[in-house]
Amino acid sequence: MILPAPCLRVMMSGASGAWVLPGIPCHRPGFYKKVPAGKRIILFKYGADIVWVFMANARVLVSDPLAEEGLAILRAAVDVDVKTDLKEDELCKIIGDYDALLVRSGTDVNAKVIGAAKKMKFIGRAGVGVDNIDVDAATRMGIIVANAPEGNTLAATEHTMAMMQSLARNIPQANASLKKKEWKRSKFMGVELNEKTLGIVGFGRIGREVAKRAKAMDMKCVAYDPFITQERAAQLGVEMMSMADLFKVADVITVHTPLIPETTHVINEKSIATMKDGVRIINCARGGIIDEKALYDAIKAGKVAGAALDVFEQEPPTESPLLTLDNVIVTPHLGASTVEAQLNVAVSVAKQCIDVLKGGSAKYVVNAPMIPSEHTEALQPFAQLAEKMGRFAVQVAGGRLSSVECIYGGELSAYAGSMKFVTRLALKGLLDPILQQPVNIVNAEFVAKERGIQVSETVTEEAKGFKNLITIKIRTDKGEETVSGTVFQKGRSRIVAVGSYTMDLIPEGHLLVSKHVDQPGVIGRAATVLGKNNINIAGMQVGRFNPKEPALMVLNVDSPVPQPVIEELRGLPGISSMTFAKISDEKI
Ligand SMILES: NC(=O)C1=CN([C@@H]2O[C@H](COP(=O)(O)OP(=O)(O)OC[C@H]3O[C@@H](n4cnc5c(N)ncnc54)[C@H](O)[C@@H]3O)[C@@H](O)[C@H]2O)C=CC1
Ligand SMILES: O=C(O)C(=O)COP(=O)(O)O
Repeated sequence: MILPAPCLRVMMSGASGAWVLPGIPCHRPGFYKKVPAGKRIILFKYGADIVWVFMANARVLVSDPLAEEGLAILRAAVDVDVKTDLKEDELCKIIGDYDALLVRSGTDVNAKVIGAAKKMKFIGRAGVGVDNIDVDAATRMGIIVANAPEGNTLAATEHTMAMMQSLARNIPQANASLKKKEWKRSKFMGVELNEKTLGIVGFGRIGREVAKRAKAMDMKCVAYDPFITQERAAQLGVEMMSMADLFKVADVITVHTPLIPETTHVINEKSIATMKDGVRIINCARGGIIDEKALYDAIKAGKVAGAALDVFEQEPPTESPLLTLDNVIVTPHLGASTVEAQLNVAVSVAKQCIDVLKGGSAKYVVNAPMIPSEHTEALQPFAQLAEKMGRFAVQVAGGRLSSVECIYGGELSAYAGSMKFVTRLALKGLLDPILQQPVNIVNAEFVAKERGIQVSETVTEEAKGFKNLITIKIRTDKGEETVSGTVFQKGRSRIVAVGSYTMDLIPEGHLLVSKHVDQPGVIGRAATVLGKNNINIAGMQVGRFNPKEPALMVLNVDSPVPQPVIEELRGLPGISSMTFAKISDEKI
C-alpha cells in the first residue's frame, strides 16, 4: 500500500525478532507475528488507524576490526556485515549496497570508494584521525562523517609515555638482546627523563594528558599549538612557545597533531638542524608529520639520539630504512589498541551510526559545524525556523540564487560562535527545494559554494523589538527578497516580515503569496477561485501600508494549489503576482 507521505507519522519501529500485531488497523483483534529476519517493522499513524509495513533493514559495513560491544549495538538495529582486509576494488564493488560504513585506520575511504557509495548516509571512524577518509568527497555527497575522539585518548597517551620511557632506557633493544641469551649491561645505558624538557607539538586531548603525566615525572613541559591559549596551558603548568623555540629547547619532542597540510613534515631536515644534539623524537600521532628520510639521516649522523614511532608514512612500513636502526623503536600503530579504548570507540561510533540511520544527527560530526552541546537544544527551534524561512524565501523570490545573507539578532547574539549551524539549515531550506541532488547540513555550504552563491552571516544585538530575530536576505536574478522570523516561548515560530510588510505567519504547510493592489474585491475574488477549486483557506495575512497601494497577502491553504489554479489567480484584476510555496521538505 502506498500512503501519501504527509499522512505518515512514525509511531515506533522494531528490529527483526520483535513481536508485533500485524493487520490494518493493528489495534483490532488479531494475532502477533514475528518481524522476519533482515526486516524491521515501522508503525505509522494514519488518521485514526495505526498501520505497519515491513521494510528492509538498513545495512552497515564494518571494514576494520571493531569491538564486539559496538557490533552488538549495531546488530540490534540493522544488518551488519564485518568484512576486513578488503582491497579497494572489492570495497568499491559492494559499498553501493550499504547505508553506513564503519572503519578504523585500516580502510582507505578515498574518493573512488565514496563515489561508489550511492546509498551511504554515514561514515564512522572508530577513533580520532580521519585522514584515511576523503572528508571533502563525503561532504560533497552529503554523507555525515563522524569520529570517536574521546574514547582512545588515554590509550594513546599511555602508549606515548611507554614509548618515551622505552626510548630513554632502551627497553625493547635490551629485551631482544637478553632473549638472545646475551647479558650486555653497558650496551644499554639509558638517560633519565627527570628534569628534561619535553616539547609537545599539538596540545589537544592527547598532548595535554601526556603533559600531565610528564609533569608527574618532573619533566619540564613546553608546547606549541596555534589554537590553544597560554592561559589554558598555564593551568597545567606548561609554557606555550613557537614551534621554532620548542625545537631549540626540547630534549624530547613528541607530536600530537592531526596530519593536515600545515603539520605535514614539520619535523624535517631544516627543523632537525635547529634541535639540540641528542634530541629524542616520538610520533604516536600520524606518519607524515615527520619526514622519515630526514629522521633517518639525522639518526645516522648522530644528531638525533633515537626515535620512537607508532605510526608511519606508509603502513605497514615494510620498506622503511628506519626499521634497520638500533636506536629506533617501533610499534605497529598500537596507540589505540587497548581493550578499554576499543570498547569506547566502538560503542561511540555504533551509537552515532544508529542515530544517523534513524534520521537524527551524530555527536561527533567532523564535516558539519560543531556546536557546544549546551547550545544544541536552545538553537534547534531557530535552525528549524531558518530552514522554513529559506524554503519560503527562495520560492517567493523565484529565479537563480546568487547571494544569501543571514542576520541573527537579539538574544541570538549570545550564540555567535554557533550560528554557522543555523546558517547551514537556512541554506538547506534555500537549496533543497530547487536542486535535484539531496542537500543537507553536511553539504549545504559546499553546494552553495559550488554554485557560486555568496553566503554571509551577521550577528547583532538589534532585533527590531523582538527578543530574537532571524532575517534572511536573498538575491536572485529576478530580484531580492527579505524574510524575517522569530521564535516565541515554547518554540512557537512565526515569519514576522516579508520584504517591508509586517506579518504574523505560521511557516507551515502550503502557502499562497500574492502581491496585489489593496482595493475592495481583490481578496474576495481570490477566495472565490480557491473555493471553486475546493482549496480550503486555513489562515490569511495581509500586509500593507496604505489603502490602494501595493499589498502582500499570504494564505495558509490546506492542500497544494495546482498550476492552472495559480494561473487563474494570476489573471484576476489587481493581482500582480501569485506564488505557491511549500514549507515541507518536498522538491518543487
Ligand atoms: N597512534 C594511535 O593509535 C593514535 C593516534 N591518534 C592521533 O593523535 C593525534 C592527536 O589526537 P588528539 O589529541 O585526540 O586530537 P586533538 O584534536 O584533541 O588534538 C590535536 C591538536 O593539534 C592541534 N593542531 C592543529 N594544527 C596544528 C598545527 N599546525 N601545529 C600544532 N598543533 C596543531 C590542534 O589545535 C589540537 O589541539 C591525531 O593525529 C590522532 O589521529 C589518536 C589516537 C590513537
Ligand atoms: O584514533 C586514531 O587516530 C588512531 O590512529 C587509532 O587507529 P586505529 O583505530 O587503531 O586503527
